[in-house]
Amino acid sequence: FKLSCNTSLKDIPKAHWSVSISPIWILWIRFQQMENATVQAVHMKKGPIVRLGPNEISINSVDAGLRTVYGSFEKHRWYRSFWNLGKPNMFSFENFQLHSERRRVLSRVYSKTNLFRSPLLRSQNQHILYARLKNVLDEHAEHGQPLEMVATMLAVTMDVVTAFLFGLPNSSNLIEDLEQRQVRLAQYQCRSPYAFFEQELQSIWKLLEKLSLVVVPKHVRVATASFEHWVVTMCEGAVRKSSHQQEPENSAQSDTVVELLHQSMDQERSSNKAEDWNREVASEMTDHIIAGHETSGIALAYLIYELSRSPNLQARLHKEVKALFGGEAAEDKLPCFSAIDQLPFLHACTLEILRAYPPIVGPQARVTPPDGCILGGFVIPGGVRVSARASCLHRNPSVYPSPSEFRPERWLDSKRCITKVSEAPELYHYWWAFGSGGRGCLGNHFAMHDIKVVAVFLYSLFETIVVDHGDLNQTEGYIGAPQGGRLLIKLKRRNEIH
Ligand code: HEM
Repeated sequence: FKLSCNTSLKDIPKAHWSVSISPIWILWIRFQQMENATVQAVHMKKGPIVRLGPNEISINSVDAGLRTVYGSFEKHRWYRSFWNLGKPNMFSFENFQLHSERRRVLSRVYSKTNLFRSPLLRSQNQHILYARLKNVLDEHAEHGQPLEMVATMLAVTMDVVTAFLFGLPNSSNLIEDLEQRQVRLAQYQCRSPYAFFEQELQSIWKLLEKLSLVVVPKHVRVATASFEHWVVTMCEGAVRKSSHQQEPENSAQSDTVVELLHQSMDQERSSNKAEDWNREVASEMTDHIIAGHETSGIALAYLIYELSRSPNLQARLHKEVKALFGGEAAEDKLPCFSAIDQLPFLHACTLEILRAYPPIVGPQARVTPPDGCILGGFVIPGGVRVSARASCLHRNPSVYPSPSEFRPERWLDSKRCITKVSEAPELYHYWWAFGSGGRGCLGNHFAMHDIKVVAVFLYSLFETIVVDHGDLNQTEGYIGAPQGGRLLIKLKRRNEIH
């Protein structure tokens, strides 16, 4: 239908007196990295739909139209900053058709059925956890030396995701290679202070670039190019390897994600120059690496923190995990993936950590359709930037009492985990860690599995205790990492496991 009446944003409660005439207020808030907390406070005071700028609104309720916005609205141009190697990818496609073709191909690979049946993923997880991580943890436990868990978890998730994308022989080993870890994580992280200019001031940014006026320092450009080159090398290794390199254990499924993408796009490749196509594949893979390592790594670091400071919760998880091993040694074999997935307390802890500390904490920007729409009872014109944030939705005290506390019990009903949305609709409708709709997270099953499998491994073998940490409040941008970036954990072996 067409909303032909005079639509305008003037009736929507304003976040600041200036927002109807200028975007300066919201730009300034974003520049200072105060957006999520500020917008949440505004919602608490002024309701579920608020105006942030002349052409921008924020929504914070399912009833204000969350499903409408994320059901079909297109992504805002803000996502252009996620191009890699000068090429777009699924995450940054604004074009509906390009996006849906790519999503169709990749959804199969990341489906729960495929992941749980994949002998390749199983052997990779097994190798990364028991042949790499266990040595590092054992050594720290033996010498009573605390281990810094933020970088360690980012290393684990990087190794897991690159192994899945490129095969273990072509992937990273940031768990053991500390020098590589430092280099790669720094190359990736040094970009974030400059994201504001590229995302929010695109026209000025382009003009400055045309005039060769540099906003991003040379060392950051060099670091980005080096990170991208690293991904290209892994892509090439994976495509070359196919027949002669072997995964550590017998692997029936031999295709890595990068190979599947190449195969699926043969037709497209014939109309594209091969070099262009290779860059597009590398752009897609860079995005999965970024999406796949940082988010899950952050979630794991927070999970370890919360369980380490709550011995009761940790003991409960240990008990549940121990039973999963059925009296067998927890030393060297991962239990079946679907059994891990069905552990009620672990599931509750995973949902709750992603609620209390959503790794994608910031606004997921969309644009209202050309004919406008109705949101929260307001008639909204076309072309308006509209966003919701997990950080705000997850802090609704009427849905999640004491929202800032980590309370896995809220997902449990006596001993069972509430997994059916119909049993607790509000709890699930407001849980938005992976976004929703056609542009919601592609890797959600992979991420849930990644977090759970690492937790099962860790809490079957070790007890964790907090020694020290930096500021653990989440950063206020799009990704919410621990601000201080430091979590020192003491590890103790649980020799009584079986
Ligand atoms: C705890 C871990 C993760 C969280 C919390 C998370 C969260 C999200 C969210 C909220 C979105 C929507 C973002 C937006 O529209 O602004 C998204 C999209 C996406 N995620 Fe994840 N993600 C996680 C892990 C992963 C992993 C492991 C992968 C793949 C390896 C992945 C790949 C993607 C991709 C490709 C998209 C874009 C989907 C599209 O545009 O159709 N994510 N993720």
